[in-house]
Amino acid sequence: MIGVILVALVILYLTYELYWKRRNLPPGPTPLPLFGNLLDVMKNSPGYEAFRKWSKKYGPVYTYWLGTMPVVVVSDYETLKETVIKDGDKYAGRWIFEDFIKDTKGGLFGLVFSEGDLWREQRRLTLHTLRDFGMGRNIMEERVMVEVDFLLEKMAKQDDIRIQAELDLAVGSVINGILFGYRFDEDHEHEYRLVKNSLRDFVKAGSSPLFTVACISSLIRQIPPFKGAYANILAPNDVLYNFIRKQIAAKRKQVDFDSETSNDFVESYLKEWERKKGTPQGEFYFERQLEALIFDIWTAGQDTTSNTIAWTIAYILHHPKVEEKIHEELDRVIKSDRKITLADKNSLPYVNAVISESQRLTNLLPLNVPRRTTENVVINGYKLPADTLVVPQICCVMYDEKVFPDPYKFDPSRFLNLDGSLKTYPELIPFSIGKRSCPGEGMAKVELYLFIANIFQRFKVSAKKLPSLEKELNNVVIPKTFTCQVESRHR
Ligand code: HEM
Repeated sequence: MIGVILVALVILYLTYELYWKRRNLPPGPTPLPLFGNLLDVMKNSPGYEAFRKWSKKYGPVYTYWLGTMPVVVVSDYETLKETVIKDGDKYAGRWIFEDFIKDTKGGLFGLVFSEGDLWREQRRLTLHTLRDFGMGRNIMEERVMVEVDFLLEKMAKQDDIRIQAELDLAVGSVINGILFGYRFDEDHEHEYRLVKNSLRDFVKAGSSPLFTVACISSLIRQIPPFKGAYANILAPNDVLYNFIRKQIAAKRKQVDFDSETSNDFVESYLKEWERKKGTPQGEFYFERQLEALIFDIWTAGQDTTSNTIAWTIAYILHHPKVEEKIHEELDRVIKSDRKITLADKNSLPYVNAVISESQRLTNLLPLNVPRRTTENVVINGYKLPADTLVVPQICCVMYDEKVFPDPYKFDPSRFLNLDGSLKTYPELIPFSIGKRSCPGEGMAKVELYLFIANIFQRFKVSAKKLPSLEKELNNVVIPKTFTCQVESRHR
């Protein structure tokens, strides 16, 4: 009797797992209990090939399981255009591990994981503030150039440069300057180490599949090893929030609310908060929201940008001919040893092509952040209800061999027209597309261009040992540590 009941239970369980829970979703790979398809992604680290293999098997739209959560993957540009671009608002919700966001942010606050009117208002303010830093007196360019200068001086003095550590510090200083108005100089470097180490631990803990599974259920979270995986992220989170709270408190004491201009993001935010008091949007301005917003800008802006610059240098080191061509263009167009500025950007198509190709090949987020449908939608004939998770799988678009033949090859000439001008592709979407695309795109592009152009304007860069190009599965792909050497090009 017990045997019959057991067999019936197994049949029931398998029917549920293999058929019932998947019956209304686009077909896709069979998920394992608890882990879904995460192990397949890990086996194909950093994940691109798992998604590309499934796209070939199931077409551009299919379902994969992030632990026990189904996510509908959209993996080609045409379908993304018809969905997240054309019907942007319907795809503007966010996938949320609600307990985790509440445990770390105090509520569904910030920008990355907030939704609805709060998200709309805070995103508007963020875009507006970051854009204003680029207008008139170009504060964004000024801040980046200060860090470019410090970096170049440091590089000139070292024999073996651990370039990633230097880039991390430079990019961290740009963000801190934009947010709080000061850079990590010698007096503040200890703060940077604290933030950077906590960020590293936070990202490492967040990249573990055990953590993903732990987020899904409060019950599972009580059981080792899921319990430990979840706890690992809370300590660095606290350190980061303590740093942010201290900065906001200090800023609050200095703000001149009568002055029209603001020197940094927090000052701008505090003034907007004052202006919005008593208006319907006023409810979206509060302390925990400001803290969470700063946290999101810090965490989303640091590793993304510094690692993209590091990958670009790594690819160039592997392709000395590319470096020669960069130097040839800089010598022909700039004709001197002066610093490169944003005003030169349109005159340097080859430098721009190298950056575009590096962003494409770096393909920084093998698993993009899923969105939530806010209404019923139809994707390629599949009717999906509101609250379905959908991910624009940008890594498949940027490795689509129909658009970018031989997609794993580093070839900046793809981004050049026959007349040598810069060629653009709508499929180059490292910052994603639609309503949830990256609000830091403008800032990141200024950094990528000014750091890369000025490093190669000043130096010939080489490496005694070429960097490894192996990528590990992480929130973003990070190159293994490498060192390089530089030689001044101008005496
Ligand atoms: C090379 C650098 C960067 C890359 C490749 C990048 C890429 C991305 C991607 C792919 C997303 C997810 C979009 C989606 O939902 O489909 C995103 C979101 C986001 N990024 Fe970036 N990013 C970069 C730099 C930055 C910087 C410098 C900042 C800070 C100013 C930033 C802030 C954010 C925020 C706040 C979000 C969440 C937006 C929302 O949910 O509304 N990112 N980024």
